[in-house]
Amino acid sequence: MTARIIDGKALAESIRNKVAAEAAELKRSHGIVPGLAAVLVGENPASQVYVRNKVKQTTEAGLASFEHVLPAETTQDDLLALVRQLNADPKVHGILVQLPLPPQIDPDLVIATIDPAKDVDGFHVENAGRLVVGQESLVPCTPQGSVLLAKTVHPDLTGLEAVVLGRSNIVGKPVAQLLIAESATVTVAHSRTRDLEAVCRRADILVVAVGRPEMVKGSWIKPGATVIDVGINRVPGENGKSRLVGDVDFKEAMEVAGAITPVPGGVGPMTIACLLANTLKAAMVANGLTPPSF
Ligand SMILES: Nc1nc2c(c(=O)[nH]1)N[C@@H](CN(C=O)c1ccc(C(=O)N[C@@H](CCC(=O)O)C(=O)O)cc1)CN2
Ligand SMILES: [Mg+2]
Repeated sequence: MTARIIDGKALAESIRNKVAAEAAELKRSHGIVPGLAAVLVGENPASQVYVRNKVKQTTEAGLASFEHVLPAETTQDDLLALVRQLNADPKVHGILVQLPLPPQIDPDLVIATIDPAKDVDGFHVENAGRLVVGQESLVPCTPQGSVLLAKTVHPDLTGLEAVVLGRSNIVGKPVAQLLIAESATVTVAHSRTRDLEAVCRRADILVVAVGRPEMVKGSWIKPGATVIDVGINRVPGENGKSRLVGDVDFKEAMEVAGAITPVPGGVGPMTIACLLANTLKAAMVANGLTPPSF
């Protein structure tokens, strides 16, 4: 068997196109331009690339972009002051502070300071709590993208066995909540899970977010399963160059799975597309309008 490759780039592009069309209509009908503030502290090269891509895709979708680049030695107080300023700015509907942050800054405190209505990363405890109890919220982008990709294979997830490998606050836990909301039967597995391979082999939908290059082997996958690989790991490649791999051994998984997301080109592009969708949603909700679903 050779798995179908789930095209995250294509789905991300269609979401961005829908955001752009909805934003154009919002501007025409109400004169509102959704605004996204992106805050980068320090010079982490990967973070610089992600923020650059966020700014580019924000403007390409016709949204307003406000970029704030701060030096690595920025104090926590100065960053919190900027967040409060953005909270108060009516042109800013969404705020994201790129992670990771330098060690002198407590990310939990920064996230807690963002107005939950502008928390387009969906990391604030108010949004996390709303997701758990099934109330309307801003949903974290990578989890949202992961579930949208799974739904391209299984439009109805009702009753399917889903295993989420990884229990982080920003991916594993919210993915599990979204899958529960879709009526899947969800198991959250992690490094302490007994007989991890056998647990993974139960899954019709296997979502892997552990941050360990190619940890999940073909033998861990149920034949025909849908595999969503959230990992993005840079490993040494040929000729001294590096290459990106996921948390799943793609070559082995291709032989067993029914469908799989590639790395790159799977979940990654969905993260920024869902960020734009959340910014549109935040702007519409702030103005008493009903946002579209994606
Ligand atoms: N405030 C946030 N910080 C971080 C988040 C986040 O959602 N909010 N997620 C990651 C980084 N990230 C977005 O910020 C992100 C990661 C990867 C991609 C992506 O498109 N990846 C490509 C490959 C890119 C490459 O060549 O390196 C892919 O998978 O195809 C987009 C966004 C941590 N921080
Ligand atoms: Mg873990």
